[in-house]
Amino acid sequence: MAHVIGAVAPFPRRPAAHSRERNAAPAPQAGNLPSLRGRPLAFLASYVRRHPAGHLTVLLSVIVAVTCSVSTQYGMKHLIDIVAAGRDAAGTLVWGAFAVLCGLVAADNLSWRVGGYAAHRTFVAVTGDIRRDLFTHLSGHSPTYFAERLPGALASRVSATATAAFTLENTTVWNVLPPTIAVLLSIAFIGSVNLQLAGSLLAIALALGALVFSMARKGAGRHRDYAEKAAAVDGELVDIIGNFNVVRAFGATFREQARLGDRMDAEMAARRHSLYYLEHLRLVHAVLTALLTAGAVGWGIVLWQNGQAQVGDLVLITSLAFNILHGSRDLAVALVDLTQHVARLDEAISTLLTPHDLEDLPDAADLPASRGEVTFEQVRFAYPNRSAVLNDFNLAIRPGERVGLVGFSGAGKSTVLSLLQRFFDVSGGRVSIDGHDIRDVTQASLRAVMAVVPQDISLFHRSVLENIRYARPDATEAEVMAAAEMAHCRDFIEAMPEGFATMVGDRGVKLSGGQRQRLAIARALLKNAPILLLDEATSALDTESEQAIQQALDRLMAGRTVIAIAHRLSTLQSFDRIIVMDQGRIVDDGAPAVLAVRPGPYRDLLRMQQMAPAEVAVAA
Ligand SMILES: Nc1ncnc2c1ncn2[C@@H]1O[C@H](COP(=O)(O)OP(=O)(O)OP(=O)(O)O)[C@@H](O)[C@H]1O
Repeated sequence: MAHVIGAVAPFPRRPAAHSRERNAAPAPQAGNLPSLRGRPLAFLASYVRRHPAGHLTVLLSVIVAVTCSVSTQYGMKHLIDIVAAGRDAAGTLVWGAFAVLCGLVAADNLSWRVGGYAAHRTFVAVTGDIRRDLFTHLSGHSPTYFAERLPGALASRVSATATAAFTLENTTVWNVLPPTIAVLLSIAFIGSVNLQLAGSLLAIALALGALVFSMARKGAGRHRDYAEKAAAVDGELVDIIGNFNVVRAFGATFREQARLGDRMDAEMAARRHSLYYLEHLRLVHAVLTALLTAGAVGWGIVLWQNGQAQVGDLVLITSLAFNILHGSRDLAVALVDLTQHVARLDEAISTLLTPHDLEDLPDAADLPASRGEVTFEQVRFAYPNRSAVLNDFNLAIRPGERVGLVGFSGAGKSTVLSLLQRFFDVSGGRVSIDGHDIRDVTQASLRAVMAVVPQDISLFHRSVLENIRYARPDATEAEVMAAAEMAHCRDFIEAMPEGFATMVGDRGVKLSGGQRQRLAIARALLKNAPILLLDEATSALDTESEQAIQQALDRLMAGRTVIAIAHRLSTLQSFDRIIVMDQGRIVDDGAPAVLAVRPGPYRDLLRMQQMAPAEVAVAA
């Protein structure tokens, strides 16, 4: 076992763990995300600015492509005018006009492709940035934030934000910009024939745009409502799938189908409302643009009849009028789609970008290598919208002391551990480690001095090796094996089909409760932190493995400050001190052997567990 102890070295611990975490801290760009909450376009613009060259290339390519495309019609008019002048007059000019036309067609097609490649590269990079930043921001939220929201709904909003941004960029570049430029250029070319006609068309097109835009804005509420309902359905789905065992155990499959069916009906109704509104908008626009085009062509014919326009001019006006009709119809469709995606983006970021409850102070320093002294002074704490859990709570734990926290359910034991890890901020008093208020140090350095073996062991759907190594990603395989051996899990791991490479299933479902707990102990061993928090660490173990685990825990606890919550008092017999809590207060405090024989809450608890005080005293 010597190599084992050597592999999981006692103090001083390596500072690498929290410096690594610090490296993974929010990127500077992600830092100001909450200020963009409720401003979807500013949010998107901040990502556009991160890739200026890519976006500029796309923009220029589209402008060149559309200009060439519209100019093709002018080139056509030019060719017709030359041809119409007769063979003699045209001479070699006709080939010049032909060359210009071919050049325009080639430039038009080539520019689209350049824009296409640049857009794929740039827009995909934006979606990556968005997902990364949102995840970074999400990971800084407090447990309260997650307690109030469904994980599936959050995950779906991260994807929805990236998808909405991707669609917005694509729609803008391929569906908004080209028709806008085409309409404006078409009007400009018509201006070369008749300024009055061009001016009227411009005024009508602008009025039309304003009308469509204001109508589109009015529909934003419907699109947002749909986005909210879609995220809620995703959240419910993940919640139900994650709890399928419970659903089956309670024969609730039909109930859940009906419940989800209701939510989906509501979502579909919201989606229909959102889409119908878009269709109304398109209808209004279609009627108006048809009238506009007919008016422009009619005007062209009148000009030709009056001898104010040539045949080529009439061809130009007619083809440009259709350009305007199609262009502004495409523009309207794209604009109304845009409003839908902007609403989705807005909904998603307003949930995800709420400011963090718990931020490091700007001048927060790293907690120095800890001796493991823990102090709660006059601590007051209440969960949001709940009455106080702790009131003037005082507790001083010396470095290396082993303290057992016991008491009835709901007494506040887990809350004490949560406050020490700064999952919540105290509302009064202070919690300190080695005299440092934990609010003054970085959260990464604070969590680096603690190893936790929780009651509900969370494992990732990854291999056993990766799950144990999670505590210290730079640990060698030998160190992981050694920790596994110390936690008495090597035998069962090696008996599994793929040994340490075995996947543990969603949240570790392929393992027994005791096996999960032993893996968590191995993880804590590997972390090798000076403060150890045990929350019912032996609750799921059978009697046989309990002995072995007790030995492993004893090794794990050696030289560390330990705070352990336990319902079975027998597991705390070797501890230095027992704290009995009741309704957020300490009602008994002392060595187990002393408390066991002294009349008081601890002895009462012992009796309730039918354990003779003498037995405890002897064991201690
Ligand atoms: N996230 C939370 N939000 C709101 N209230 C909470 C939350 N967590 C715990 N509580 C409440 O705080 C009180 C103390 O809970 P806590 O989990 O600290 O007790 P405990 O002594 O650890 O109980 P147990 O032994 O059953 O785990 C309880 O009334 C509980 O309902």
